[in-house]
Amino acid sequence: MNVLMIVESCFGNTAEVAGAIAAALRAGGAQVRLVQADAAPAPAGEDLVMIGAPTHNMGLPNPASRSQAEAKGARAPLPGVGEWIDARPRSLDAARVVVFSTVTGGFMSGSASKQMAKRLRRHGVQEAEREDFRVLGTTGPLADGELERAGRWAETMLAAVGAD
Ligand SMILES: Cc1cc2nc3c(=O)[nH]c(=O)nc-3n(C[C@H](O)[C@H](O)[C@H](O)COP(=O)(O)O)c2cc1C
Repeated sequence: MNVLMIVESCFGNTAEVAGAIAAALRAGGAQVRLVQADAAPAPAGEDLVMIGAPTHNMGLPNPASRSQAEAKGARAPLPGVGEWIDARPRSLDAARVVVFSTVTGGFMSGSASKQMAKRLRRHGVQEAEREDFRVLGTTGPLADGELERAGRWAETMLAAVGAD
């Protein structure tokens, strides 16, 4: 199985989740290309495309929210995953697409993965799955057990693609 994983991360937490997912996929025999959103290529025939982002203001990062993150010490390179989705490579149609995000959680936290799914559907792409992982505050860290949960989630993906 070949996987393209595109991640945007301001404080490193979503990147950590992406790393755990990639490690579990590789342990299961997958070839994984993990790239930052600002260097993301178009899909090139991969079986699975995974897109990850932090939740900002209940949805996807945008230029204003990235500036807010930078004011708190983050590195927020452009473009991010929202811009990548809006550019919508045609080759995305052929892949199974899975989205994930990090959230602080709680009442009205919103979710970047939910907004990514909506945006993909607007572009005619239906996501196969989406998931959120909890951080304990704006800069992190991830809540206990989330990296392990990310690894277990990745294992279900190996099974799903294998079964297709
Ligand atoms: C500008 C800004 C707005 C945010 N808004 C939300 C929000 O609406 N809901 C939420 O759950 N987390 C929110 N957060 C916290 C992010 O979820 C958290 O910073 C992110 O998950 C950390 O991931 P990263 O290290 O990959 O950037 C916000 C963070 C920033 C910087």
